[in-house]
Amino acid sequence: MTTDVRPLAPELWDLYFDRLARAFGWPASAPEDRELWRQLTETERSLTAWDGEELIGTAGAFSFRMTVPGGAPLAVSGVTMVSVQPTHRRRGVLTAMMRRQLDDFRARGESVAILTASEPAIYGRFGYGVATREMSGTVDTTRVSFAVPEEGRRVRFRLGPAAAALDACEAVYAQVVAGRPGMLARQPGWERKPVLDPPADRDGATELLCVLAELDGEVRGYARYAVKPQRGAGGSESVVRLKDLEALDPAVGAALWQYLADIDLTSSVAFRNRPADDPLVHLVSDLRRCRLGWRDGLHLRLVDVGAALSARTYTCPVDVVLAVEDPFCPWNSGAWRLSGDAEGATCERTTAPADLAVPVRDLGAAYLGGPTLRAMAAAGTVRELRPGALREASAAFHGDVEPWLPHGF
Ligand SMILES: CC(=O)SCCNC(=O)CCNC(=O)[C@H](O)C(C)(C)COP(=O)(O)OP(=O)(O)OC[C@H]1O[C@@H](n2cnc3c(N)ncnc32)[C@H](O)[C@@H]1OP(=O)(O)O
Repeated sequence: MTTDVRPLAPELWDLYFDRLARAFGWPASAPEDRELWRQLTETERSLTAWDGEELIGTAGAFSFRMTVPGGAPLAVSGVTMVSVQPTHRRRGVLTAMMRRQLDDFRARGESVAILTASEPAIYGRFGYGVATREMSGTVDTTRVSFAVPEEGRRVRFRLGPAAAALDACEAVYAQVVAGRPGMLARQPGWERKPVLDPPADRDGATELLCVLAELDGEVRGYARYAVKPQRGAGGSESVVRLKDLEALDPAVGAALWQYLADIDLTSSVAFRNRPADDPLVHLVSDLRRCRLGWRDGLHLRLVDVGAALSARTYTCPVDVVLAVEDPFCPWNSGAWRLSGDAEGATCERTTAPADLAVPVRDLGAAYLGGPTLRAMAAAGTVRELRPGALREASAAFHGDVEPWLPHGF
């Protein structure tokens, strides 16, 4: 079979979205959901794959700006809406679309591509590494208390529908983005995604609520949540489903957790995506009753190794030659000399002997300062070629803030 990959014609958007939904096995989308995706789609960056007259594959990309360690927000490609029809799977259609996408990203001068995966096993072969983790958990709030600092007792709360508090939340969010690698500056329209709350998707829970946390009259944090009644549990076992929580001060964050734990007639707070270094783990009286788990978050690929590694800073001085292995994007393969520190960096081609051999996938995983090169060396994928180079590079790449993205796309 020959696969014809071409850009999405704008008038075919409904077909594109219907084929995507069918490949994912989604039930019919709520109209507001569909409209939002229509508006967010960057048609000129969306690809379609065809078998003759039949649309058999979809793959989109968003133009995001992502926080990277120490650097200015970086223009990145956000890969999305990837699907192949069940009739045409395992014949290389995805591979053809990935090939075209990465060539396009390179031509656009975007040095990094990111995605959140439906299944983590799909994207490693295309050079994506797992750069962030998402922490999930269910806190037994009948047994767990929170250590709220004194200042947190001055926090005042205001509660209402999430959509009504959007502007206040966005003002807080905008201040949080720069402090954590992996976060995306909000593009127009994206602020509506976290408050999209079609009744059909509530699964028996309340509407999405937002509690604003004010300190000295100023909104300094928020939590968006719904309450899911537990049927037949005597009326006091409902679950607080936390969607997101952001705070500009430690005391405000702690006060928000305590607020969630104290909601009457509920006995737990459940969340699916918090950073792995969430202060929660230091606030709770009993970590074992939080039932924490982790999963892969952002998958990241270096499209242009030299430009990407020059665009971030490094925790300590580093001067190493990396032998990059990248069979899918061979323009990255070969030796690169990375010199940098906390002020900036350069990464250029070199003929010098290599200090470390690194698959591009591992370089992507380490890029935001989360997983360490040392851990990957322990797994045997990164190889030290000059004694001492691993310690130097691993310490330089690693950051003191866990990279994280609070939402999918
Ligand atoms: C960013 C996002 O949008 S993530 C969303 C991804 N989409 C989905 O999960 C929707 C449902 N699934 C699908 O649409 C398809 O099965 C896809 C897109 C995952 C794969 O498409 P295909 O055209 O079948 O992939 P293709 O034939 O190019 O396979 C390439 C390789 O990936 C492997 N692969 C494909 N899908 C998977 C998977 N789900 N898990 C593990 N490996 C996979 C194939 O076995 C193949 O390996 P090989 O080269 O060693 O033989």
